[in-house]
Amino acid sequence: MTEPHRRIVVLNGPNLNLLGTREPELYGTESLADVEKLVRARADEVGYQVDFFQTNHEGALIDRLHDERGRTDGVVINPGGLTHVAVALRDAFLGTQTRLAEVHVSNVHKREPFRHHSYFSDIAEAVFIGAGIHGYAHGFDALRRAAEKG
Ligand SMILES: O=C1C[C@@](O)(C(=O)O)C[C@@H](O)[C@@H]1O
Repeated sequence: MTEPHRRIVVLNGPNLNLLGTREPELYGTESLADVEKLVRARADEVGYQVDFFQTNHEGALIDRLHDERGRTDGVVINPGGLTHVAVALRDAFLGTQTRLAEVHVSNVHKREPFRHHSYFSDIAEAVFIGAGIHGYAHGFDALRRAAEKG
């Protein structure tokens, strides 16, 4: 069994910097700072390091995955609207062999049909949809458990 790095990265894609003020009827009123607080508290409990990054640019997410190659137990990602279109970001997960947990704050399956397909779900360790910001903590735990199983 390979030893876990005890480090997980949380990535957020386009428009998630607006979480808390953006369409609150869909996404609630909790912000990305609340996400960070929630996941950091969980990481502290179990003795893991966690790092956060948000960008509105697909290429910046791809660059970050390349930089993280071999340095993390996995990536919790909410790709935002990239979920439904981003072949290159999917390829970056496959190319760097990075384990991922996919998160959506809203229940995308209750929404427009174009949100029902994800380029990430079939390559994810776990998918958390419609659980609000708690999905990020669940994603963290799913990756941690997977890392500790080896
Ligand atoms: O930006 C987002 C946020 C989202 O990923 C969510 O967290 O529910 C759902 C996506 O369809 C949307 O484009």
